[in-house]
Amino acid sequence: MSAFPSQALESVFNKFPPPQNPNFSYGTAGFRLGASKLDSIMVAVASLAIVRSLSCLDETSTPQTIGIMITASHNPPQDNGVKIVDPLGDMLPQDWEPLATKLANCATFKEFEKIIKPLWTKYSSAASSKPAKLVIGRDTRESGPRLLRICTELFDSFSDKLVIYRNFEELSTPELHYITRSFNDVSFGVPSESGYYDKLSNSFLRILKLYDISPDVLVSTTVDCANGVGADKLKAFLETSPSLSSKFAIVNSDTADPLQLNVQCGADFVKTNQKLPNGIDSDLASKDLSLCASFDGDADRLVCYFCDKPSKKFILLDGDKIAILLSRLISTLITQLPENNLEIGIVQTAYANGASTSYIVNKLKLPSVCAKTGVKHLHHEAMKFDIGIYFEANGHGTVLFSEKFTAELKKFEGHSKAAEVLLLLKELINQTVGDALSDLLAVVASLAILKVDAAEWANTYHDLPNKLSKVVVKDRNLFVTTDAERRLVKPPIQSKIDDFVLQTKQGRSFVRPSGTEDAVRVYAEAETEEECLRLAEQVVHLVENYS
Ligand SMILES: CC(=O)N[C@H]1[C@@H](OP(=O)(O)O)O[C@H](CO)[C@@H](O)[C@@H]1O
Ligand SMILES: [Mg+2]
Repeated sequence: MSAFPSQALESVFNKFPPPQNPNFSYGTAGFRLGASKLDSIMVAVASLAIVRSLSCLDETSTPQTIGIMITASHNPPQDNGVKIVDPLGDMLPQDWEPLATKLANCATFKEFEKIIKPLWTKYSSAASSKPAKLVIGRDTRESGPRLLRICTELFDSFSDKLVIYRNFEELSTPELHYITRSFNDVSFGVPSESGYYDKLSNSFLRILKLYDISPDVLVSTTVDCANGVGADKLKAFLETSPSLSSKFAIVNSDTADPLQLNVQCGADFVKTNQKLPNGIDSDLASKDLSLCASFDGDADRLVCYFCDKPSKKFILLDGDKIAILLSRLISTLITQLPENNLEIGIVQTAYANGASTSYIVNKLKLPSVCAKTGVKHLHHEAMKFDIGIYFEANGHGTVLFSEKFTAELKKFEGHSKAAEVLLLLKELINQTVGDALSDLLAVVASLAILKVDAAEWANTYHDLPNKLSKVVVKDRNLFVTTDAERRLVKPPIQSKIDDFVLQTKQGRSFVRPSGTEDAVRVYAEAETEEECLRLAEQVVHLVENYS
């Protein structure tokens, strides 16, 4: 058995020492904070990723490939973050998160070794000392290359072949998830960026062909890429799919200036401020037969929007609207199958607009589940359905198709167009994680197939006025929630919130601690703008008085 590489690890650990009293936490999005504080965390994450790979053996007892993604998504340019991706492209299991936190909080190598060595030795022995396998990528942030090099320096420091890794440098988050899975599951795709682009464009163009839709008649889409990695990747995708290039115009694609990332643009800016990003004016946004879209900084979120022509009013098509559009297409296709007993379900969070949930339950008559915030929670719930559609209101989501779905539909292949399209949707829509590019293509295809334009899509239902506020408190851990984060257990202010809600027409409000920022979030919605603002103010006040 190969020995635990104590010396090599110790020397890299000491080169990037943790702060005096580290207090990091592997949260909803892995570790995410100011980039200058991440060096020691990279050592902890890279080491844990090795152990995770050694612990995930395939049927030949060979370690499976684990992903490491360096990104802070929609956060400001000076932040960065890192997360571990499991063999099937899903997130690190929750029961491993405390281990990541513990490792990151070791102040000395002695403490670090005490935790990592027994695990490394145990799993390495089960893997008959075969090397761990890793893939690594980063977004366009200035700190990305430096943080990535800390990982590769660690891997390269082992004299034995303890780790085999592939460094992809710049990737979008969904690409990294796709590539990780493809290394472990050849049927999923070719583990490269070109494999990813081919999978998307082939499935998209084949769907259009089944309906005799020429790419020329698709809605013309202007895509705000947040000056992030999505810009480079969308350009590369369009280069490999020339028949689509005239239908997508890219704005906010300045990745050369890292300080522009997410500034006045991107999915989070558009959703939070409910207004157009830099680079798209209301004339452009109100052009006939067109649509606007925004990716976030690592291209795993999508929101769409346009401006109403006469009034120039901004109209947002957020994650809720995307979920409903895709559900409409999928439900329609399911009803066209000769027979089936497939269960479709939609998973949202408490942030979903109440009008969208009513539409799902009352009009689409589909089961609706409310999960805790954070895609890992939604993903988990969506897996319980044969077709699980999940989206956070902020545009992060996807559609998961189960093995039962594939088995059932294969029966109809060759004699049911609907079955063929559904199977192609499984190829088009990223099965590992939310994916702005793949979701955008699915949206554009849905609009063409359903013969719906952006205005008609927006009119499916009307959002209740809503407001999301952030309250900075002394200790957000004092706020404890239950019922998928819709009710507070502590501090004792829930009954007061209930009273305010009861006094508000169609009122709804909840308070939860953020998993990614040192703050508490307050959400409020109501029948009118005025009532919504009043409810938000009342609840924010309550929270402020308790902190
Ligand atoms: C209200 C909101 O948008 N919350 C976001 C935000 O989580 P918080 O736990 O609310 O900070 O970041 C998460 C990671 O990107 C994302 O999954 C989630 O939807
Ligand atoms: Mg993101």
